[in-house]
Amino acid sequence: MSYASLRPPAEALEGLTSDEFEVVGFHFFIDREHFHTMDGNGLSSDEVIAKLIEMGFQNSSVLEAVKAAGPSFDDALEYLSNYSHRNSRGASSSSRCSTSNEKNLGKRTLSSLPSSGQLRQSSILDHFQSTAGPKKCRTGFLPDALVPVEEHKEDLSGMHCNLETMSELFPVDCPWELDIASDWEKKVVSLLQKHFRYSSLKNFQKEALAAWLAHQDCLVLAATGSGKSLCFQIPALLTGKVVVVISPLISLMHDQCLKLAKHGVSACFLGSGQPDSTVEQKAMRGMYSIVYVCPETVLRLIKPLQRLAEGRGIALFAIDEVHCVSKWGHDFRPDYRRLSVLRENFSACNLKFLKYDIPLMALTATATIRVREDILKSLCMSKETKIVITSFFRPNLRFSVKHSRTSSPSSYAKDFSELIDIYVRKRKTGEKKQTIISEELDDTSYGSDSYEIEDSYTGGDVDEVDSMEENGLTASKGKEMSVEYLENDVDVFQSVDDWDVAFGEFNGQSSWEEGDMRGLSETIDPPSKPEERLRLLHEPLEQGPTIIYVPTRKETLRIAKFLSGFGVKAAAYNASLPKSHLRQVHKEFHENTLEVVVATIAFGMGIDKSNVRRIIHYGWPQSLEAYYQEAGRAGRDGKLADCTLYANLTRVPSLLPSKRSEDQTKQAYKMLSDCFRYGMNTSCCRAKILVEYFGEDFSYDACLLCDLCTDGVPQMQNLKEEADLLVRVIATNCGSTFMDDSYDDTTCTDIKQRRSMEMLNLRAYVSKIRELYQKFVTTDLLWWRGLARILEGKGYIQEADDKIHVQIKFPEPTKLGLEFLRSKGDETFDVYPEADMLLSMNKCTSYSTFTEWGKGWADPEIRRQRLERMRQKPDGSRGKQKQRKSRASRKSRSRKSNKNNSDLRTVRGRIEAKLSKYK
Ligand SMILES: Nc1ncnc2c1ncn2[C@@H]1O[C@H](COP(=O)(O)OP(=O)(O)OP(=O)(O)O)[C@@H](O)[C@H]1O
Ligand SMILES: [Mg+2]
Repeated sequence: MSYASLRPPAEALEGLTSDEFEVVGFHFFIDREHFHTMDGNGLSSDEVIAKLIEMGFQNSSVLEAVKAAGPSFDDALEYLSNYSHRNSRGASSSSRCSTSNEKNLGKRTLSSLPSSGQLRQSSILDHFQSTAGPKKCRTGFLPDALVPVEEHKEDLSGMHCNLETMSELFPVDCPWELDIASDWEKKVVSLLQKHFRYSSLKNFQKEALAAWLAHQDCLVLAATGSGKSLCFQIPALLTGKVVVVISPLISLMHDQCLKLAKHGVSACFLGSGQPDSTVEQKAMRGMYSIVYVCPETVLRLIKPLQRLAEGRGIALFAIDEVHCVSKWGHDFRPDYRRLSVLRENFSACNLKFLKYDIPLMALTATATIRVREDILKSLCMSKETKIVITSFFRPNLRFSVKHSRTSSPSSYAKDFSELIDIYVRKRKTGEKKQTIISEELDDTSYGSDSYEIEDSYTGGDVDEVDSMEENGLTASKGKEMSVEYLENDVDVFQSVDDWDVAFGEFNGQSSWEEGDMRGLSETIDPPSKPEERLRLLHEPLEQGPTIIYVPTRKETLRIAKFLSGFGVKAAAYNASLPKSHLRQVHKEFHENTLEVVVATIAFGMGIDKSNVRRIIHYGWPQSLEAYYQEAGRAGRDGKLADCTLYANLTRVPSLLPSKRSEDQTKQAYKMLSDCFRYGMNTSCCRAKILVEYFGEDFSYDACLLCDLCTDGVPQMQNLKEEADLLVRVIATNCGSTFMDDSYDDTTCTDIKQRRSMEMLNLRAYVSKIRELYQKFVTTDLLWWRGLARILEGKGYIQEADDKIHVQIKFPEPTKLGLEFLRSKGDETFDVYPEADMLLSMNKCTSYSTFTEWGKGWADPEIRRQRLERMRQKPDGSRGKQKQRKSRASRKSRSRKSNKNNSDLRTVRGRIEAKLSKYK
């Protein structure tokens, strides 16, 4: 039995090229070779199911066939074939009956359609069907019809599917709007149930569709995982026209095409990542209902797309992840800005055959108010653009922030011990060993904070790669996977080619997630009521994979190796790794074979796997947008999931290297600064900060789940004396003019000029305070840094430098600050100490005057003053004596540091020995 016997009859294919021939009956393009290799190849039942669905069989029939005939491809096909023959007569007559009963095809009811066992009607057959009579086409709603191929053979004879005849085949003035406007919701629900097994549309999806039906442009702002894709997929199903989706990542396009194919919707993606060069021509002929393109490609295809609009018709241009348009957002992509050409080239005034402008639908989960404005402007969206906003709140996500050095095996051991326990315990029944692992990992008190990994640790890469391969996790070998192979590089989201290279060779070898098979049952409504969220507090996390996001490529490998060393099924993922490896990771992740993916941002946007239980950010993200976007991969099934940020709270984060203009650099610093403040916050619900960042009024008091909601806020402290002192020292240094009543922050330009001459950094002010006030001599810069941020937040000081700094660096007083200084009385200054202040308070460091003296030399201003003082001393000999002493003490410090290094080496040896015990 060959699959060829299930193809449409030869007459039906007359006039088609061989490529077109392939498309008929197959929603997702599969080539011949692919089929040959499948025969008797021992595919898993999931793969057999996926292949049969790709061939065009109904989900339910395929499942039944596999159940009845077993997981053999040939047997299942045989079964389906018999089934098809058994049912085709009945189906066909039922279909005919419905056609004759209804005035036109558009009125065909779902229940009257043949259901299972047959090849679904492909997109090209939709067209053929539509040519059965011009009236039928005019009333649209065709792609939903399930009509056996045989039915159409008379319609097809003599047909030549080429661009010239397209406009005749698909008259563009189809009044489908009239037909579907009346009861479109009902029709959508039946489409939803049939294709996606969802029971209803969500409110925001309805709003977006209503806007599209009214030919309006629409900006959809909805939380990650809320179901934005459906807003642009439904129009294709509803009208039979093509929907063009602009998407930034090939991996994302590819994932969506596979999903659509499984749901019986023909789709393709174009761009340099598309391995089959004929797909583009076919797409431009209208052979796919949904065409995914990257912005670069759509700009190149304007003319063919205009022809497509005239032929089959374009229902909608959807611009997914539209925040990429704005340089005020994260992931800015210059080519997204050029998408404004869509409005001009697909408007009714430029294309005479159009009655209305082809609507634009822009969608994102992470756009601040500024970014939204920029999107509307940059894309030249109409003034009547409908803005559909849902809450950005993800009530089932549990956010927390933890302090970690995040840079060495000692921190890995401390931070990932729980994760290792969870996954290893799950697999091995020997509880005893797991307990030992936890204990050993917890025993990191000796792990020096300043312990630095040396290259030699990762030197034995081949061995380590082997250990990963033993776990079946690595597709690459030897040098390719070694840490040295990679620079300590970051994945910067800039060019689509990075991603194309990484994903271009996916050939649609899909596998099904269990959730897909079970449809709705996998997804639950997230807990919106407070009492439901409170109940979650006592529930353990369900099983599911983890994604660890790290800033550098090198770190993906280090951590993946570390985890797999303990038996966790972990893999690294970054754009520079071999394609085969990335494909493997994607596949295993979706098949639930992998437990942990350690990734850069390359594994971010659009990853739609329902049961991701933990998102760990290991190191500062570059913006809250990126953070929320990546955290949004968790808990898409509506169940409880953890989003933990491990960051070094004692260090101010820096920007990762990337090509940026001056403006972009400023914006990047601003975004990083917001992210830093999110980590430092100790007093406000984390979910509230996140959603308010996107301009939403958080309607709940608190999320009830985040670390601050559950652990509580620190005790408030009255820091009046310290605040007063810091503002005073700053104001005094900045000059008497600042103390003048008439001083205005913004208008005094001469003062601003003077300011730059007098600018001292925060460190210098803290040194001054320590030098001048015995009481504060042992205080820590870390603590003052926190206070300076609080004062800045209250508007008492501001940044004097033109540059934007992540943490206020060159403070100067504001008018409000000066009023604060002048205020007398017993007013208190009650504040919650921020994370760095708490860390500093918990640290029992005593600051010797010598240390302070040494630190002071690092500050140019203090150095200048001290040298000045020394020069003024009558007897230079004491100065020389001091210099000699200081040289001696430097030597002794260097000896000490050598000793510390050797201690560290011993420590590392001990850690390695411990780790090796469990490999
Ligand atoms: N009407 C619906 N009813 C039930 N589930 C739905 C509905 N619409 C979408 N979903 C579910 O939502 C999941 C996420 O959808 P989708 O990938 O479109 O999210 P998204 O909003 O685009 O997220 P992201 O911003 O992360 O890309 C889908 O896998 C699907 O299971
Ligand atoms: Mg999406």
